Amino acid sequence: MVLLRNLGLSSLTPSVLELFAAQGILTAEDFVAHELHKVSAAAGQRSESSEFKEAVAELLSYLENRQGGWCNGFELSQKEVRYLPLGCESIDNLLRGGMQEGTITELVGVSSTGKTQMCMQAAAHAAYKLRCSVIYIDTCGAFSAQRIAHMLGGMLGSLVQVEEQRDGLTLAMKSIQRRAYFDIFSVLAFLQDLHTTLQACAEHSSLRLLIIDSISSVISPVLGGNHSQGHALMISVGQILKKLATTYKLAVLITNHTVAGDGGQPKPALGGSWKSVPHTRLMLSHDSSNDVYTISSLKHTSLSCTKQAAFRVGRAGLDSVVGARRISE
Ligand SMILES: Nc1ncnc2c1ncn2[C@@H]1O[C@H](COP(=O)(O)OP(=O)(O)OP(=O)(O)O)[C@@H](O)[C@H]1O
Repeated sequence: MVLLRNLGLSSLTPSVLELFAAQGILTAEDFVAHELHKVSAAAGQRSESSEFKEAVAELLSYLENRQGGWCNGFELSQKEVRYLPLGCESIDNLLRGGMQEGTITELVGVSSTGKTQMCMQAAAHAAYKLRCSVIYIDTCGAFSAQRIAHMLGGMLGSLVQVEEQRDGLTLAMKSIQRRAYFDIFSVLAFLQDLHTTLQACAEHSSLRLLIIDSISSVISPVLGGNHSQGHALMISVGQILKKLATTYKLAVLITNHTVAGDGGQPKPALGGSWKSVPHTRLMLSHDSSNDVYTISSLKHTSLSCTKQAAFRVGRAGLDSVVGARRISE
């Protein structure tokens, strides 16, 4: 709860604050919850009405800057939704085009279900096919430049000239910036620095994809036990990731491990507080009998939870498995 008088806005003079208080508005939350036309009508009958209007305008612009802008339904419907494909047909079809820019996509799965392979595939495809920059935060040492090079090799195969292939590979590899951080403090500090950097030069930045593999490796160790600040740190990471995604229209891809849920079934780790952070949650599994990986939606704004896609992990990246079993359309 932020008291209006503590916001430090010049237009919130004692008489204006008194006017707000008379309407039961003491905090920024009270202001947002009240119907503006009723408050303005009440203020219009007072001598300070012009002072009051100025305060309302300043307050609205303050809140807009802090909250990322107000949007009505019409404006929202006009906004173009952009997707960042992963370059694996079955997964891109499942996601209606790929990872949605401006949102956080979380891959959940037990060990060896293809989370890291999917992250590297997304990085290689974004860097080469979409010619954009990628930041890859590696918290468990799973990133492999050689593996990315193999994946790029598969994508470059269509280029006839050897020099063209070499230049394409070099350019794409240079567009993927890998950072290795093994604790939550370093990750948080890096994300905050990234926010500051983008604030200064977002329009010149070609960054479209931010990957963290894995987020749970750095959060889990600070939850519970002697770490009284662990929960707050987790929330801070979630907030900065959301801010980066929405403000700079980044596709944010993170991975999370699983814990045993009801009946021993795997469920996403990090608990209920983290659940609201990713906009999309995808569960991965692996069938070792036919070496097929399956991906299904646990949470998506416009996708049925019963849809699935299948793929195989090959030398040159992820290959679609066509005709995968679908529980229901
Ligand atoms: N070059 C490759 N060719 C074919 N399969 C590969 C290749 N590299 C890795 N794999 C397979 O991909 C599978 C998935 O590995 P991946 O590292 O993506 O799992 P993960 O879900 O990230 O696991 P963890 O949670 O333990 O990090 C592995 O079982 C491995 O057999």
